[in-house]
Amino acid sequence: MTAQQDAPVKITDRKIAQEFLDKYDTFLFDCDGVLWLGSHALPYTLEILNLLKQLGKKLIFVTNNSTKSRLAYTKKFASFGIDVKEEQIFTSGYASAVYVRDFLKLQPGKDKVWVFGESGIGEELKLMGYESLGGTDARLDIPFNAAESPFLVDGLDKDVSCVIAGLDTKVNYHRLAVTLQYLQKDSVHFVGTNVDSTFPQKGHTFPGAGSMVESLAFSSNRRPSYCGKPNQNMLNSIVSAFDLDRSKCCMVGDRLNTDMKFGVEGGLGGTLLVLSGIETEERALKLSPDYPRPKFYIDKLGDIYTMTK
Ligand SMILES: O=C(O)COP(=O)(O)O
Ligand SMILES: [Mg+2]
Repeated sequence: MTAQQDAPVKITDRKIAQEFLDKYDTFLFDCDGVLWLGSHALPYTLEILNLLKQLGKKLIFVTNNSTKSRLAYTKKFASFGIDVKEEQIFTSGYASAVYVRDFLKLQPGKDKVWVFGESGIGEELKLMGYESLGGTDARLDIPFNAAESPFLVDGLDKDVSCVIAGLDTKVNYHRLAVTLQYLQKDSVHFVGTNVDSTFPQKGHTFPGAGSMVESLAFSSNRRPSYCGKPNQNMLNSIVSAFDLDRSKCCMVGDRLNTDMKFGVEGGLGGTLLVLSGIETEERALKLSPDYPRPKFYIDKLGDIYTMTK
């Protein structure tokens, strides 16, 4: 039986919270559902991050949210009063761009990428020298008409050799229809940023990237290569970038099949599930073939701050 098959420990008091903090020197934080819900920071997010910094812990942020680039995330952190450097942030949009560069080995200046998603994907591609099409192009906001869509009447771009699909809050038939045209070409690679079926916001759970990527997978009858958590390529690049000792790292997240799986499959020393986003206590405790159980769980991250104060 692995450690994660043991019953998860709920952090309920100062003593357990202190023991938890002492075990790890690096914390990998998921963002949506852990630090904030949309533009609302969860209680004591700033305080707990500052406390960890004071304790000399290394903080790394690993989000499956591809809507913003790493640079844009530094601004979001700053808006909450949190100073985070671009190097500390990993997004599924960035992981997808790394996959295009290092695994698919697409050539900047020659190969182009069709994006179904928001600005966080195209901006990361641009930094690596790739031209992207689609994405936030305002012409995709126009209701679809096959006879008038410039993306169809001008013909598909022959240099597009990859589709990257992620969360798009402007999802519409025009975007789905044109993306499918590219996916119908066997020579075009199909990359999905992340598999998350849902997306936690304040007071609501909305459709996540996976719901959109799987719609494209269904219509094209193809499977995407998903690059975000729990894909271990993302963790491997983080571990080597910071030269981390996995046994001293703890993954903190709000979803079992992405965040907890990422940490457990990556052999990290610990996993902490917070119940402020997607999951419930009942699911955290249940044994399932689909996802591992966390080592620790807590109602919300900020409780560690209030318990140890
Ligand atoms: O955008 C998502 O689907 C989830 O993002 P997260 O990994 O920060 O929770
Ligand atoms: Mg999350």
